Amino acid sequence: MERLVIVTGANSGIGLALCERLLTGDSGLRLCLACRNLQRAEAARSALLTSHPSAHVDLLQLDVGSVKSVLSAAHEIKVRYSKVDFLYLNAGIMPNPKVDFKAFFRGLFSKNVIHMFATADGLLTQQDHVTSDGLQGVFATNLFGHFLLIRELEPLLCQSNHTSSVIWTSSSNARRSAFSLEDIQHKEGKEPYSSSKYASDLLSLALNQRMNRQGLYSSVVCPGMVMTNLTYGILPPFFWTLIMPVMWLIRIFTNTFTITPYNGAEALHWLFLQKPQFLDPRSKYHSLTSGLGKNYTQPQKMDVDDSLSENLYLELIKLEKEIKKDL
Ligand SMILES: NC(=O)C1=CN([C@@H]2O[C@H](COP(=O)(O)OP(=O)(O)OC[C@H]3O[C@@H](n4cnc5c(N)ncnc54)[C@H](OP(=O)(O)O)[C@@H]3O)[C@@H](O)[C@H]2O)C=CC1
Ligand SMILES: CC(C)=CCC[C@@H](C)[C@H]1CC[C@H]2C3=C(CC[C@]12C)[C@@]1(C)CCC(=O)[C@@H](C)[C@@H]1CC3
Repeated sequence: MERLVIVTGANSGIGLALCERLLTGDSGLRLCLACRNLQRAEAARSALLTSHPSAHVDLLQLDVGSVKSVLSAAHEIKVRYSKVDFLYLNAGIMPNPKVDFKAFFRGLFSKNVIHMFATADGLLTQQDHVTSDGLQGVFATNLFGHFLLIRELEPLLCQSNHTSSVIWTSSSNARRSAFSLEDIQHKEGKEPYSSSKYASDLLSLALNQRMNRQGLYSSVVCPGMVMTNLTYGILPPFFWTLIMPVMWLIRIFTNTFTITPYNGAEALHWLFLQKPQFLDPRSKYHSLTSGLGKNYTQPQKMDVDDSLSENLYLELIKLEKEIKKDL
């Protein structure tokens, strides 16, 4: 039977590269590109059909940062399809990023230089915004919209004699110290991206604890440092052009510089090929590329614990109730 794969944020970067790779590897699947901008989604679909003319590629309008849009997209999915096999929660933003160059140069001459290039720990801050639902934008987009989507799609994800996978595009920039249970939306701090990605790691664990019995499995991925619209937004384009040779050089020292969206999608694609029951719910699956350009996937234990993840889940349920009451 045809397998249904939904990818959020599928019109560019890692999401689009994943779609290409999925279609190349498996002609018997149906892809659903869930994107906020239908024009960009149509362009992505055309590109995919150019390389895979007989592929089944559907479009769905979904702005994960808007509660109304998530609810109506979930309704549309339930009308169109009878089950969901893979749900890639990939859409993400890092608005108004600022690089702390002082910290960068300090890091450059310290023993933590590789770690700094792999995670950008302490290098990046962002200025967040508030959505029309009254939520912090990064939290709403990177985490809460996706959480709501899973909740709404439970009947299609959890079916008897069927396993489904939800796969979060997290990041090695996820950091426990950027997250607080008292401020899950990160209203107070300046690292909403780190916080939202750490929250997705926690939520994935909670989903596994609660939903595995019903056939739903959740995994988290870090695509590495990939040149996409997101990274091009961090520094001016001319800077990236200038330092591109340096980026390839850095790859010799750290396999986390995957650089191309194709390489970045490695772990997302690898997970598609695995039996979800055999995956480790406490590991993040990293896309890695060696100095010679060889792609591979490696699990790394996450800094997560059961009680924090369960408490986050309960906070999200509480917020879901509040938000739905006001609709
Ligand atoms: N690039 C990197 O180095 C890394 C990226 N990641 C993560 O990878 C994921 C993909 O990002 P990447 O490919 O790099 O960057 P891109 O900006 O190319 O892709 C992001 C995708 O998310 C979509 N998107 C953003 N906001 C929304 C929204 N509200 N509703 C629906 N779709 C939305 C974008 O759509 P639109 O085109 O309309 O803006 C776009 O399709 C993100 O979650 C990011 O955090 C993680 C680690 C490293
Ligand atoms: C390469 C040179 C000479 C300078 C660039 C410095 C930074 C702009 C760069 C260093 C590490 C990078 C990085 C990311 C963005 C750009 C850097 C901070 C990410 C934060 C992008 C998004 C992610 O989720 C992370 C996994 C990336 C980690 C590394």
